[in-house]
Amino acid sequence: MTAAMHVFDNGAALAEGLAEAVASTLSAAVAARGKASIAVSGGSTPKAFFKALSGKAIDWPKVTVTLVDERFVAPDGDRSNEKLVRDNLLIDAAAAAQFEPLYYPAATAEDAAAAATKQTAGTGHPFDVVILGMGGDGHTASFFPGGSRLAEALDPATPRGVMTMEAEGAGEPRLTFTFSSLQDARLLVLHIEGAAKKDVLAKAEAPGDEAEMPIRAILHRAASPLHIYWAP
Ligand SMILES: O=C(O)[C@H](O)[C@@H](O)[C@H](O)[C@H](O)COP(=O)(O)O
Repeated sequence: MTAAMHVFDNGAALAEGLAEAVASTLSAAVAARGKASIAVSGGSTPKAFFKALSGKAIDWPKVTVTLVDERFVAPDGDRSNEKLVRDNLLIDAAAAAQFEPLYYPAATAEDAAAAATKQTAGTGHPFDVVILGMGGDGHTASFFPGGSRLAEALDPATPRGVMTMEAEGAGEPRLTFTFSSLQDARLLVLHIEGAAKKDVLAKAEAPGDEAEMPIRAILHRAASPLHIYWAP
């Protein structure tokens, strides 16, 4: 499926443009179904978008925010995506949103993934909004090249839910929604910035194995149209 490219002059313009599109989608979901859900990625790219979205006039108490993926670290640590979201998105008007974490203080990442799957079972199916990022190695979510359970994570037959992933480039053990959980979002977005990420995208769009660049699974076989938001 051909992706729709949304190109902006700079990161600030992209943040506002993406926040507007997401706010519109979430408000439409609340109007149609009485609730809305959004799964966001961590990393360094989304901060300005989070802050732009946090001030939007949405019926936030009816919106559930969760994460596309998480590092298996406590939510007060600097590597925590939950901390990133609490500090940059769940502020201002968006402080009234519901939040469903993926990290749970379990003995193992597997136990935390099982808890996250149970706790998020009523959210999504499909998500109203999914915001994906992409690493320089072509990973998205925690679908890393060489990942311990990559084939299972990308398998369309794998049930929706949260699973563990370990990989050389991932740092801590990861908790990630499966491909099947993310790929049919009503608004499916890939948010990347900079020339280097644009080059990575071009390589990923060329024919090649998903195992080499897992973002290819989203680019080539997501059920929903993909909206790529990019600024220099
Ligand atoms: O937990 C994470 O790190 C993210 O979910 C991950 O998938 C991220 O989107 C990419 O690594 C891009 O990260 P940057 O925005 O920092 O380049």
